Amino acid sequence: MDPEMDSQLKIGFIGAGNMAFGIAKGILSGNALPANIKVSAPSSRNLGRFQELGVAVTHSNEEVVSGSDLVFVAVKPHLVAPVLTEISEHVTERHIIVSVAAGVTLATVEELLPENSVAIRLMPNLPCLVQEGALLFARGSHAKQEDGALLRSLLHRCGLVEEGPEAWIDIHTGLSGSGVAFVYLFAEALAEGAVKMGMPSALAHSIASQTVLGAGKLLRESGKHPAQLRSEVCTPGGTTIYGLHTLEQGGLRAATMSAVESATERARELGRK
Ligand SMILES: NC(=O)C1=CN([C@@H]2O[C@H](COP(=O)(O)OP(=O)(O)OC[C@H]3O[C@@H](n4cnc5c(N)ncnc54)[C@H](OP(=O)(O)O)[C@@H]3O)[C@@H](O)[C@H]2O)C=CC1
Ligand SMILES: O=C(O)[C@@H]1CCC=N1
Repeated sequence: MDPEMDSQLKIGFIGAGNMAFGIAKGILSGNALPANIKVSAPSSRNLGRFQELGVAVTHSNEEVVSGSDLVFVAVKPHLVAPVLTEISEHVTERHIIVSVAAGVTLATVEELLPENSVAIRLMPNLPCLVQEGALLFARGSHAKQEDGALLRSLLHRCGLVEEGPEAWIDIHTGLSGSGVAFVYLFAEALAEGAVKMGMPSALAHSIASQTVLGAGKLLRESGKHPAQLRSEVCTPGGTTIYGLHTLEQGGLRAATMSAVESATERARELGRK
């Protein structure tokens, strides 16, 4: 989509929580204008930060739908059905409805909207806030390639945006939607290890976050397999291989694989409700 269109598109958010805010911030770092965005939530507690971005806010979901071309549904998964039921009569063929709710399937979304509605399922993650998100979307049965292209263009400043089959969305939820929290746990544990060895906490946390950032950036920019980079850090008989041995004994690799598996299974379970 050309930048001109990008800046004219009317964008709505139903739900003003952490993920809506992350996507809105990412979008606003591109061509979208705050004046073209409207957000709704039942209470005012999360609306102030949107207002600070210059975004219009309301308590009416209907108002968001009526004034938008593309609407992100960013409420908790169990609220998607009541919210879609509420807005359904205001959804027309001009709308693209993008659900970001974990687990909720395109079949469920399409069932709750008027026939032939354009629906897209998107799984973002919180680093959209700093334009380093990892986002995967799947198009519904009436969403055309150009609808996907429009969404991709809108989100391009949020981070990596990929399209795939719907079956991958739950996996991406475990890998990346939830995966960021797994990385935070690791970062916290790194810092706590340093505190245990006598480093002041603030310095340990600052170095742990820079370590995670640097490792991630090098991994992405080098294009190397993580095992290759890991071997480049390991001096034979040196410190790293001793630490890695301890992590393997503690089952970090298996625990991490199981964490992605459990989160994926949970997303699938949410989708069955
Ligand atoms: N957080 C994350 O990292 C990720 C979340 N997601 C998905 O995003 C969705 C939102 O999650 P998250 O942002 O964390 O949740 P939050 O709890 O932070 O936000 C939920 C928002 O929904 C609003 N809300 C509640 N009921 C309604 C309603 N009837 N109509 C309109 N808005 C309503 C809440 O209003 P109020 O402000 O009044 O409380 C709140 O603003 C979930 O489905 C989750 O699966 C996906 C990927 C990552
Ligand atoms: O925990 C959750 O259910 C949501 C989806 C992925 C990240 N947060």
